[in-house]
Amino acid sequence: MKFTQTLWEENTATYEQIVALPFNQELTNGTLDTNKFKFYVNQDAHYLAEYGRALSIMAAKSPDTKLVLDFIKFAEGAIVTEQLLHGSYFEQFDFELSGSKSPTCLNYTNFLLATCSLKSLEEGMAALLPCFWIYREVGLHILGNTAKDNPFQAWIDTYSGEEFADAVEKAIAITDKLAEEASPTLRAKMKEAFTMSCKMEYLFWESAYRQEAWVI
Ligand SMILES: Cc1ncc(C[n+]2csc(CCO)c2C)c(N)n1
Repeated sequence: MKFTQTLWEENTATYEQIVALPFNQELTNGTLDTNKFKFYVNQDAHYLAEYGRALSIMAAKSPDTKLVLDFIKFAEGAIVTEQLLHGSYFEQFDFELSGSKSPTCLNYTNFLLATCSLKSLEEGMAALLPCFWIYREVGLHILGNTAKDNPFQAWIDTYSGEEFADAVEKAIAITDKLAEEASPTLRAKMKEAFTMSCKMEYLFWESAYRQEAWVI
């Protein structure tokens, strides 16, 4: 069995809990409170900027130019493509990027930046993978169950589309290749990083639903 298949199977319970979250249920049937969606988009814009930085660190650390290019393209995707999507929401729902990161957004982005900077390339890749993989699965799940005239259709189309699926496959393939050449100890660390990011993905949606604020 492929290493990434094991990663996914060990975290399916988290994925299932993500799909079952009220945020995603209401995104699917189009009833999500627009203030909750705006909160999410705003935090996600903060998230993407840091995610792009984390990918750029991975590019700089990559041992060969092919991998450098792969990470540069991912970083471009995170910054350019995803910000286009957010830009369209700022327009559709008439709001602007504002405020600072929520506690959960800060926690997740710092985890990614610290892992990609201070740990191995393998652990960095494993930490970055749930972002791709979970979004594809959630996107496809929502597409299969969505209501007609859903106001969040652009979001659904982005993450259930073919272009995105190709990027996800590439990220999975890179992870498997790195795992093949890694020691059992390093593979165990990759699993730990993947599991942590899966949990952070859950918390990101959960915290958007309750529009998480700083208690102090
Ligand atoms: C919290 C959060 N997690 C994952 C994604 C999805 N995503 C963000 S960047 C990127 C890679 C290149 O496009 C992907 C798949 C998101 N938007 N927000």
